[in-house]
Amino acid sequence: MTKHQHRVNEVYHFFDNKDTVLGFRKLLDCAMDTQNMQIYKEAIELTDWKEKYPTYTEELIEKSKNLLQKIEKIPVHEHSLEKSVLRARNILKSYGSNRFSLGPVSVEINKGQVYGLVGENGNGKTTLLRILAKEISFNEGELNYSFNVEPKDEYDLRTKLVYIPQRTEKWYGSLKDNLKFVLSNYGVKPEENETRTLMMIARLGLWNYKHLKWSELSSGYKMRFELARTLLRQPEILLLDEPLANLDVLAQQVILEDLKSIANSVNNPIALILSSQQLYEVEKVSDKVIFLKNGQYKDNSELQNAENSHLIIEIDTPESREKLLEVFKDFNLEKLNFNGGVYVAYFSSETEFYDVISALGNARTELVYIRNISSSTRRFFVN
Ligand SMILES: Nc1ncnc2c1ncn2[C@@H]1O[C@H](COP(=O)(O)OP(=O)(O)OP(=O)(O)O)[C@@H](O)[C@H]1O
Repeated sequence: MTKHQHRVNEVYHFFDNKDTVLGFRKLLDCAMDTQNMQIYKEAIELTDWKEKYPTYTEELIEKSKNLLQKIEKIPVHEHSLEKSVLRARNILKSYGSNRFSLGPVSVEINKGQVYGLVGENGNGKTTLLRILAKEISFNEGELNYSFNVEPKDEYDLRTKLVYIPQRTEKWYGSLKDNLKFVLSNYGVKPEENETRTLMMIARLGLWNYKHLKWSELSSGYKMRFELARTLLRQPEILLLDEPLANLDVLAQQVILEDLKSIANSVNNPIALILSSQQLYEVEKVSDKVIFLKNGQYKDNSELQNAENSHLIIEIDTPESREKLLEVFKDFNLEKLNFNGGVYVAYFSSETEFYDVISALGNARTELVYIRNISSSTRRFFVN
């Protein structure tokens, strides 16, 4: 089965289960993969209809499946994902009087992959992203890219390698006009420009905001606009600095799911690295999680090593340490740390998470939250 067919089947599955919210966004992804302007127009029309009649679920499912039948007949060129598009080896960077130094950092990423970059404030995330984006220099190491076609000049490079900072600049006029301006700079003809722009607006959930100005958009929608503007240029590497900042939890999950899906495009996959403070949300969509502490690099691949096979559990409870120690007395508990707010319990590797949960339940322990963080980068934060 081709990847296109696979993505199409996934969308059928969503609609068969009446799960239209994520299903519709994935339908638009499949539509975009066709690069077929007729399909784009139908997808745009359907988006407009959906926004006008938000409660007509049955009709939406039927119309979406009809469109999907047309989409699946269109052959989609599958981009090879084998080669890495960015390779950084032993990058070292220090600022001026050596107050802060980053590295050595080695990273390699292929198109279609998503990497999360996490760490506390001031640990070098922005610095690393800007180095990878060629926005700032580094002192030692090697940085190589292999784009589809070697960039002709700086402008061309900036199309393929895009960094979106945390705070973006103000723009004037309507959201839609600004997006159309991007494509007109690339010489796209007016009719195609309108279609591609509206398709991107639909895909990024900006349909009801397309006539608004910068000052009328919330920060979450400003970020969506920046993404739309960038994606119209079809980048190969996308580096996002804190795209989840200022978003509520639901909006964070939605944008991450969108980013993952967009990065996984069949004919135009993107290598995506995003920094964030939202560790758990980012972990869910990331192929690799990079953790920076005082500029030092770690990633979650080392959590799979045998010597790291402890069971580590984060527990938020109003109960006392004594009560927890009593509950865990028959387990091989190595240590129980209190991090101000939550406990972190370290058990030997043969302990099972479900047994610990049962013991807590049997002792009628009041629990606010419990999470197995054994293979989460969260371990690096709590250690
Ligand atoms: N241009 C600069 N000159 C000197 N020091 C800098 C410069 N930019 C950043 N730093 C220092 O480098 C360190 C890392 O900063 P950086 O912005 O990369 O961290 P970060 O992890 O992105 O932080 P945050 O999450 O707060 O954005 C900080 O100590 C910062 O003060």
